[in-house]
Amino acid sequence: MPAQLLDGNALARQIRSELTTEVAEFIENNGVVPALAAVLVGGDPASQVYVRNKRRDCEEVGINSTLHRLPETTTQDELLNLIARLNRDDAIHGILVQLPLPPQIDSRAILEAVSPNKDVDAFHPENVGLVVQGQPRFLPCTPAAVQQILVRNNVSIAGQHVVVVGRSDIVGKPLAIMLAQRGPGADATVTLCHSRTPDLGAFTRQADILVAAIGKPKFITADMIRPGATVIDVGINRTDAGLVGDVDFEAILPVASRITPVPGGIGPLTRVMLLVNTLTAARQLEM
Ligand SMILES: Nc1nc(=O)c2c([nH]1)NC[C@@H]1CN(c3ccc(C(=O)N[C@@H](CCC(=O)O)C(=O)O)cc3)C=[N+]21
Ligand SMILES: [Mg+2]
Repeated sequence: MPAQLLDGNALARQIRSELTTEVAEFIENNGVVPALAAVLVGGDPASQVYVRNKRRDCEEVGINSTLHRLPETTTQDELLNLIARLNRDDAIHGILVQLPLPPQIDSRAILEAVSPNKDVDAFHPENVGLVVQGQPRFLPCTPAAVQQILVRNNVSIAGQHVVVVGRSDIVGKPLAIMLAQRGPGADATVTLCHSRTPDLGAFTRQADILVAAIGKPKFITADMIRPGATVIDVGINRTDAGLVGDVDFEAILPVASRITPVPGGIGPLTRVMLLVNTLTAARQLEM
């Protein structure tokens, strides 16, 4: 039997419909519409697509979204000024500064300038620290998407061996910490592998749940999968053949028990987590 598809589009649709109700209730109780400000510097085509989809998602659930487009030549001070204005704006609950930023801008300084209370990406050091301590204000969107696709498909996590490949600050590192945390949707035994891990396959073949977050098309091959494993593909690689994940989907399909597709897997759910965090931010700021 081929692996079961873990359908991120369907789950994203379901969670958006739950959020539509919650947002309407929030508006009724508070007389305020949750609002997300996205900041896009320069014209990276992938970022344009992402921001466009995100705005459509906001509209669907009743969240206000504003887009601040700045030229590729924007200076660090200009961007810091915009962030300071958005931090002070009581009508804005969430702020997202789309990455990557142009080279003249120090990304770290920008992420630290976003008010931690409006930091719906959970990139600010205070929010990273709270996640590590198991007291999250916001969960980082892609790691939260991975956790939710497992939980909502009744894939057991507690006591399972999760092998995460990729140690980025945005995905691999926080995900490893979240799944090793005490409590529901977690309690996993986690191995965090990366580009300097020797004999990667020896680790991945031990995984009950394998998460690929490397950023290299079809990097994870069928021989690296334990038969019956659950495979979560976080990769979004734009190739001549279209969008391709970090796993060799076709070859792994007959080996795994469950697998996420690309597109239609973790990507749309990542966007939903941004909506969840924006509503959380609005609740925390308005109550
Ligand atoms: N501050 C910041 N926060 C981010 O969360 C962030 C970012 N910067 N910079 C770029 C990356 C990338 N990212 C994606 C999210 C969803 C899809 C997504 O929805 N993908 C669709 C396909 C979309 C398409 O067709 O291009 C899918 O997988 O089905 C893709 C990429 C968020 N990122
Ligand atoms: Mg990503």
